[in-house]
This record gives sequence, structure tokens and C-alpha cells, in this order.
Amino acid sequence: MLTHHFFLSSASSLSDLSKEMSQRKESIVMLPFMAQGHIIPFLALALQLDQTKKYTITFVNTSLNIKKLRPSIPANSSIHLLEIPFDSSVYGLPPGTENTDSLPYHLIANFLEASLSLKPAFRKIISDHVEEQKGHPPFCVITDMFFGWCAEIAHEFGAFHAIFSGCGGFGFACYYSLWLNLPHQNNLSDEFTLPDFPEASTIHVTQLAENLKEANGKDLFSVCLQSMLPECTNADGILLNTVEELDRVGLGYFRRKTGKPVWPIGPVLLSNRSQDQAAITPDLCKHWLDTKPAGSVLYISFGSQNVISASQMMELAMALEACGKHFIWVVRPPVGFDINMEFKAKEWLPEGFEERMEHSKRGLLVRKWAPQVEILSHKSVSAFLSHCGWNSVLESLSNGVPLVGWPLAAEQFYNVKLLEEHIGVCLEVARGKSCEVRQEDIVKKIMLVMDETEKGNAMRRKAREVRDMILDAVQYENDHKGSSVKAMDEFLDAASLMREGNKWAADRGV
Ligand SMILES: O=c1ccn([C@@H]2O[C@H](COP(=O)(O)OP(=O)(O)O[C@H]3O[C@H](CO)[C@@H](O)[C@H](O)[C@H]3O)[C@@H](O)[C@H]2O)c(=O)[nH]1
Repeated sequence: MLTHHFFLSSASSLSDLSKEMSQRKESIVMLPFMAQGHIIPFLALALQLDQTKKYTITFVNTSLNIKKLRPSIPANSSIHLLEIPFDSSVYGLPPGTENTDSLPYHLIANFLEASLSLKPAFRKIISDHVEEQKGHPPFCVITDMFFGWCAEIAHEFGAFHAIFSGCGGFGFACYYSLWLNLPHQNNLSDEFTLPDFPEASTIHVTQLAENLKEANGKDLFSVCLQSMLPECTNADGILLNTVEELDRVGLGYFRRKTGKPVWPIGPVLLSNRSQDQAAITPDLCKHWLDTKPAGSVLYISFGSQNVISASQMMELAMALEACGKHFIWVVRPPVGFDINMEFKAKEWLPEGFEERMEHSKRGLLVRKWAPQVEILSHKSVSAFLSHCGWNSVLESLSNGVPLVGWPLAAEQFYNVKLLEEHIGVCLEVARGKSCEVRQEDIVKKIMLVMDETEKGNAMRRKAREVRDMILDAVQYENDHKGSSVKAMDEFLDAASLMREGNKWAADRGV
């Protein structure tokens, strides 16, 4: 329901009002879910919108996340960080829990449930905002795919509401459909199709994250996601960090399912990420890569929050040694250990591995965090062994780098499916955190992708085509607007249209 707050403006006449409107920057309020994989793409989107100089952006999150974000906000930007109160201890979570990165796996669903408690505080934020702006609602409220409940609040105050997800269309569509339908429940076979997304073809039970495999509709994950995800349809539209030409099937699913506009505006990427947590400077990495021949290095990383098991890590290390390729590997403690603890190479890697790699200058182990975007854009990098989190996928393909996929959680399994079966830029090497992997298989697949094999050449060719497709999507030159530029325009136009509609109605007292 819309209410018309234009009546509350202090402008004394309609012409004053329109003058006031044209001088004032439009305001956008953003609220991501409290997890790095969600906050990072939201920040990238905020920075992109800020560059247009047309908006003031209020970026809302809990206190600890806001503190972490502060260094990433340029001094001259119009992005304001705003804290929303949240007390995790009330929900049986460890005190001070404000991000999934500090939570053991078994408490993630509780955290998801606890996030619902943000409702009254978010309503107050919007209400205060409207009051401060003399009755003008925000131009737009953009919230997380888990925060579809914000649509009701935005609409109550007459604001346009969009969902934004950092995921791609296909991966998100499979994830959405799987959680809503739980098709593997009552299925005797290991393979099944999705009732409302047959285009995805068969899904194998090994392509389900642990929480999904165990889901039965009554567990906390199912209960939360089955109520949260469908609320996305209450939004006025959905923004996805993807590219129309790359991801039509997944986009089609959401267009059909929600009946709302779905705007692929990607890639929305952080180009100048704060390097605070990087264990190595971009310069040192570049220097190391400069000493290697073009297209000779394998980059290995499992994103911001995923890790492999100790035995998988051991096999991967042995495979890297056996295949003889140059590599940069971002290492983290294996499953079962605190992700932030010190990496114990002597315990988790083959004896003398790190010293041998360092001495031969064949491999660079980077602890915890590497300057990924810089690495992937270096000409020496030939392939990326990745968990295929969507940001990593876009960063890799934006540089024409093919992938060796090792999905570990969430929608990563379906990203790999899209990349391998539909696009042809990825070869899956393993699946999940508990599967058995053998070094010989890993070696075989790395060689197949990196060497001058028919498969490797075809993947590289396709990856370059996709890079060009992505570059075209974000291009805005002379008369040409790429698909992502157009999608962003359409989204902003839709928000403007709602604003104009409200104004028209308010002017007539409707
Ligand atoms: O050493 C590192 C490791 C990661 N990154 C960056 O961290 C981001 C990681 O993002 P992504 O590849 O998407 O992985 P996750 O952090 O695991 O992302 C979560 O969020 C994504 C959507 O936003 C989902 O696709 C994933 O399944 C989900 O795990 C990327 O921008 C990387 O460049 C670095 O810069 N250095």
C-alpha cells in the first residue's frame, strides 16, 4: 500500500516543491544480510551508484559490520553508514555475533532466524529517514534476498523496493527452487529434476550442500528459507549481479516465478577492495607473476568463507607438486578449525611442501587472503581452481580465465553446472567438503585445462568470448549501451516512475 508523504513537504508551492526535488539528490537505502558474501556485492553496488553522483546512499548494517566497512568508503563519497541495533545473545547465539564469518556452521540457521528481529529497527530507520527528509520517502530501498520482508516497510512509506542478490540467475534459481520444493525428499533415486525449473535438467544428490541434503521442511533452515525466499516476490523488482547474455535461463526462471522485472546489472565488482586482510601486497604478487611465462599459472582460492577438509588439502597439495605447474594458492585452516587461526603448513601439507615450492619458485602459498582481482588480471594466469562463488566466477570470466570447479556450498554446485554444461568454461574437479579426492584425478583435470589440449583450447576460446560479452554488457559509449547498463537504467527508471506516480497521486489528493 502506498501512502503519499509529499503532502508533508515544507515547500510552499508545487513549483517550489519541484525545484527542491531537482536540487536534492535522491536517496537510496541499502540493507544486506550480515555475511561477507552478501555485504561485499552490496558495497560494490553502493559504490557504483555513488559514482553517478545522483544519489545519497544510506548503507545499513549492524555495528561490527559497519566498523569493518568504514575503511572501504572513499572520503568524498555520498555513502553514509548507518548502524541498526541487533543483539545476538537474545537468540541464543554467542554474544557479539554479527556476521556468519564468526559462526560455527550449526548456528547459521539460528542467525538467519535472528535476522528477522531487525524488522522494527529497520522500519524505524525508514520512518526517521522520511521525517528527516521532510516527508519524502527514499527513492529506493534495496535489500537482501533474505530480507524480502522489507518490501512491506518500503511500500508503507511509498518507497520503491528492490531485492539485490550477488548470485547469478541460474545458481540462485536452482537454490531457490530446491529450498522451496525439497525435491530430493521422497525421491528414491540419486538424481532428480526441479518441478518448477526443468530447464536446469538433473541435479545429483552430491550437488546439495549439507544443510540442504538434511532438510525435511521442519528443520530451522527449511522453515526460515521457505518463508524468507518467497517474500522476494513482494519486491517491485529483482537486481542480479549477472549478465543477460550469459544467464538467460536463470533470469527467465525469476521473471516467470515473480512476474516482476528482473534486472541483470552485473558484473558489479569491487575493483579497489581494501587490502587490509591481504597477506601479500598486490605488488609482490605481480612481481612473482611477472617472473612466470604467460598463461602458465594456476590460481587456487575457495572464496571468503569456504574451506576444504584436511585430507582434501593434502591430496590437492600432492597434485600441485605432481603436475609441475606454477601456482598461487590461498591457504586457510581446513574444515573443523577456526578459519582465522594461524595456518599450520607443517601439519596440513605434505612434509617440506612449502619449502620445496618456495625454493623452486614454483608455488606461492598465500595465507588467508590474496589480492584476487589483481592476480586474475595478470597475463601469467591460465586457470582458476575455484569453489565458484559467483564473484570469483565473474572476476575470472571478466579476465577470460577458465575455471577448474570445486563447489563447496550454497549455490556453487549450480554455478559449476551452468559454467560446465551450458557455457563450456569450467571443468569440475571435485564436489563438496567431504568427498574423497585423489591426487591423480586432480592432476589429470588441471593438465586437461592448462595444457594445449582440445578441451583446454576450447575452454580458453570460450572464456575469451565470455570476457568480451561481459565487457560489452557494461559498455556505454556513443550510442551503444550494453545490456547491464540498460538494465540499470530500466531499474532506476522504474523507481522514478513509482516516485512520479506517487507525486501525481499526491498532487490530486488520490
Ligand atoms: O583470498 C581472497 C579470497 C577472496 N577474495 C574475494 O572475495 C570474494 C569472494 O566471493 P565469492 O567468490 O562469491 O565467494 P564467497 O565469499 O564464498 O561468496 C558467497 O556469496 C556469493 C554471492 O555473493 C555466492 O555465490 C557464494 O556461494 C557464497 O559463498 C571475491 O570478490 C574475491 O575476489 C579475495 O579478494 N581474496
